[in-house]
Amino acid sequence: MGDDARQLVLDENGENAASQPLDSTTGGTAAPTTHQALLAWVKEVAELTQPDRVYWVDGSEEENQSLTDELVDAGTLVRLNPETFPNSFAAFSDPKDVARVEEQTFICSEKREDAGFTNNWMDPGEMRAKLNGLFAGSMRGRTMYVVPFVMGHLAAEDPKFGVEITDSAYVVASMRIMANIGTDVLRKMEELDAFFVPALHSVGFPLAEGEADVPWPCSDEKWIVHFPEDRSIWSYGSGYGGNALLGKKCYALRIASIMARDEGWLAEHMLILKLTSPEKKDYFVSAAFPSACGKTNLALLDPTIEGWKVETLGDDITWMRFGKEGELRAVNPEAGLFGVAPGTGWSTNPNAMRAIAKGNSIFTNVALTDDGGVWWEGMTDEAPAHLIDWLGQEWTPDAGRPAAHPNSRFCTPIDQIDMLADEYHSPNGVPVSAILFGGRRKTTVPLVTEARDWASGIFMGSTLSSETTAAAAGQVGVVRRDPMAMLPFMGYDAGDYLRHWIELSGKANQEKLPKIFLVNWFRRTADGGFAWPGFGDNSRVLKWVIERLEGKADAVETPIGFVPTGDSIDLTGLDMTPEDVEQAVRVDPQEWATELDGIDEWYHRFGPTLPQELKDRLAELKDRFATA
Ligand SMILES: Nc1nc2c(ncn2[C@@H]2O[C@H](COP(=O)(O)OP(=O)(O)OP(=O)(O)O)[C@@H](O)[C@H]2O)c(=O)[nH]1
Ligand SMILES: O=C([O-])CC(=O)C(=O)O
Ligand SMILES: [Mn+2]
Repeated sequence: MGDDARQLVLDENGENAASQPLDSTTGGTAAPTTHQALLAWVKEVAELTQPDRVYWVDGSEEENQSLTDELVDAGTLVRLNPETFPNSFAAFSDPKDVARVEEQTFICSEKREDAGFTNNWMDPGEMRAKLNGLFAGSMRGRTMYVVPFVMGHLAAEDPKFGVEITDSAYVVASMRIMANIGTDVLRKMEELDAFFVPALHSVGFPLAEGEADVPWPCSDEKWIVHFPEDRSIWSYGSGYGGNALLGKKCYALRIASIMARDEGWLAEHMLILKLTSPEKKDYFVSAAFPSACGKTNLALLDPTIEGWKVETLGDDITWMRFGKEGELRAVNPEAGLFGVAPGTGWSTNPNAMRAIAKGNSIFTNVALTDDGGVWWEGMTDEAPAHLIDWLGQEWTPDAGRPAAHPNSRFCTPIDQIDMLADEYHSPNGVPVSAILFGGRRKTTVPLVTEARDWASGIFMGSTLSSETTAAAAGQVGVVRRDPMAMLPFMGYDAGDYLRHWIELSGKANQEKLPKIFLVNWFRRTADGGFAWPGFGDNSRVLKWVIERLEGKADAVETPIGFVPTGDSIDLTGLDMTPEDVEQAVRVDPQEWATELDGIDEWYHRFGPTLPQELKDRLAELKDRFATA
C-alpha cells in the first residue's frame, strides 16, 4: 500500500492514532468500530503479536487493488495475462505448506472426551500458554489485517459473524473471494452488537528490523487450534487453504458444528445442487464427499442426458436446519470456490472453467504458461510444450513429474458460475430431497445404493470410507473411515455428532425426510479402469435417484440397500451395457466380509457415545449377509 493507504495504528484506547485523516468508510481518525468487544480483542492481539501497523479491511475494490499490487511487488503473487485471466493471480507456496495439516489440528475442549477420539486434543490452558508463546511478537515487521466477515447471509435471521486477524495479505485477498467481508459486515455487527468468532491467524514469520521478506512466509511449526467453549480459532504457521482461510473449514465446519449441536442445526461438508427434470420439476440434492473426492465437480455438473438441468448452490459446505413444515432446508455459507485444480478441465468441468475464465481468481501452486496463463494436469488433453512448474522450474511434458501440485487450487467468486441457482441468494435456503454420501473406493462400494430408510442412511454416513487424497498432508490412497466426510471437521465427539443427526431428524416431519444414497464414482474394473465414466455422466445416477424418489425406477434389493437394475440407469449415448452397470453396482459377499470387519473395528473405536440405533443397524446388516 502507498503512503495514503488506509492504515490505522491504534493507540492504547483502541483509537486510530494516525495523524492523517483517512478516507476509509471503516476508519477515519475515530475508532474504526463501536463494537467494544472487537476493539478490545484487536487491541489485545496487537499487543501480543506486535505488528508494525493495524489495518481494518473494508472489502472495497480499491483496497483489493492496492493489496494485490503490493503482493505482486512482494513476489507472493504473479499477475496473469489480463486478456485471458483478467484481475487474476498465481501464488506459489513454500513446498512444505501445500495442504491442511490434520496432525496439527486440535480441538481444545475443557474435557478431553468432548473432543472425541477422532480429534487431537490438548488441555486448553496448556494450549493457550503454548500459543501465547508462539504468537508473542509473531507479527513483528508486518501489517496486522482485521477482516470482519459473515458466513452465510448477512440478512439471515441469526447471521454468523467472524473476524479474522491475519498477518497475510494473501489470506485477506482470498477471504475476500470466499466470504462476505468488510464494512457492511462490520456495520451489521455493530448494529446487533453481535457475537463474532475471533479467528486469529499468523504465518509465524516475524521480520527483524530491515530483514527482507520471502514470497511465502510460513513456519515449520504449525498449529490449527479450536477452542469450543469460547468458539475461538488460533492458526499458526501456515498460509494455505483450510489452515489459513479461517472462515472455511475452521469456522464453517468445526466451530459451526459445535454451534449447530447447541442450537439444533447441522453444519456439513456437503455440496448443494438443484436438479430440474424434463417435466420441469425442481429437486435439491446435497452430497457429502471427503476432500478431493468430487464435490466441486458434482456441484458444477454438466448433464450428458437430454432434458435434465443442473444448477449450483454450493460446492463444499452446507448448513441445514429443519424448517417450519419439518423439511430440511440448506444454505451455502460461502461466497467462493476453493477448488482442486488438477482434473478440472474443459472436458470434465466446463462450468468451472468458464467461471475461472471470467477472472478475479487466485490460483495457488498451479503451473504458468509462456503466455501468462495457468495450467494443471487435466485442464487440457495435451500438456503445453513448455511451462514453469509450481516449484518455479522449467517443465516439459517429458519431465516425469506433475507441473501443478496435486492439491493446487483455484479460488474464484461463486457468482461467476453461469449455472448458479437463484436460490443461492435466499437466506431461507432450499428444501433437500436427497442426500448422497460418497467416497473414493476402488472396490466393494457400488456406484449407487439407496438406503432402506433414514436410520440406515445415517448408518451409511457413519461408516463412509475413502482413500486419502492430497488435500491433507500425509500418505495418499489409504482407506480410512470418514463419517459423513466430516472426519477432519467434527468439532466435537464423533458419537455425539452422530447422535445429534439422529435426534434432530427424529423431531422432523418423517414424511419429508430426504432419501439417503451411498455413491462411489471411483470403483475400478478388473482391468484397472474406472467402472463408471463419472463427471457429467453422474447426471445419469442423479436421474435414477430422482426416479427413486418418484417411485419410478427399478432397483434390486441387496443386504446393504437398493441398487439399480442394469437397465434402470439411462445409458443413452454411452458406450456401456446394462451388464457393465450390474458390475458397477455389484455387492460382492467376499469384499463385504472384509468391509464388515472394517466397520466393526471402526465402531469399536467410538466408545460409549456411539448411538445404539447405529449398532443395531450394523447387527442387522451382518444378519442380512449371513442369511443372503
Ligand atoms: N474418476 C472420477 N474422478 C472425479 C469425479 N469427480 C471428480 N473427480 C476428480 O476428483 C478430484 C477432486 O474433485 P473435486 O470435485 O475437486 O473434489 P472436492 O470434493 O470438491 O474436493 P475439496 O475441495 O478438497 O473438498 C479431481 O481431480 C477430479 O477430477 C468423477 O466423477 N470420476
Ligand atoms: O481446506 C482446504 O485446504 C481445501 C479444502 O477444501 C479441503 O481440503 O477440503
Ligand atoms: Mn471442492
